[in-house]
Amino acid sequence: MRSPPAPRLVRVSTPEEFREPIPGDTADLGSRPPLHDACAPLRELVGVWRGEGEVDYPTIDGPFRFGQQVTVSHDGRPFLRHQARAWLLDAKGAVLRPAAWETGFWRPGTEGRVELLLTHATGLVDLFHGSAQPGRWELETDAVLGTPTAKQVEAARRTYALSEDLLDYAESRAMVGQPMTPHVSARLRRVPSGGRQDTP
Ligand code: HEM
Repeated sequence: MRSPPAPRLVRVSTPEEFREPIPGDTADLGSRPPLHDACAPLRELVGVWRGEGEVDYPTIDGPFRFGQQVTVSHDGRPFLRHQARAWLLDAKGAVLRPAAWETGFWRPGTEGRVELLLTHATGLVDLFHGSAQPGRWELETDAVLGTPTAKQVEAARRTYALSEDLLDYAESRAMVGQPMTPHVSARLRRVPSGGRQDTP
């Protein structure tokens, strides 16, 4: 049997060569490329959002305050990229430590449906589907998968509601033996001029 051809190695040494040879994504609707028409039901989510929320659950010693930044960007194709990092705050608002980190994609569906795939640093993957109405997105999980070391999570519901430049969201989860119960809620504010992300 013939062996596959050896991969051609690309030499990368200067900062210019480290750049990916394709345009990066942008969280700024004013910059190019234009948003794909299929993303119209998700258009208002594109941007950088920063704010504060509260986390609690029957099994934890909460409630706790947290801060969060969410970036929703696109590269002109019919999906959005979603990245969110959170940090715990003390009662006075000082940063205590990093908290939840999730990354994924929003995908427009048909007839006002949307899909959201999220990977969590804690070994969990959510497959959400739901509805998109102007300024409101309601999602629930079709499936939650976990690695062998992840905590047990059965299902989740997440709602985003936009009012002017404020994005409120709330999430409930059925996990660690509890029924569907609120876990986090937050109010995020649009950060002006989101701009281009990782790559040029
Ligand atoms: C802004 C988002 C979130 C914040 C700030 C947050 C914060 C917390 C905190 C502070 C705890 C208590 C334990 C600890 O200190 O780590 C906790 C527990 C937990 N969270 Fe979250 N969380 C967030 C989102 C999520 C998401 C998206 C999931 C699932 C994908 C999740 C699943 C869990 C689980 C399974 C526990 C453990 C409960 C237990 O064992 O009693 N959390 N979370």
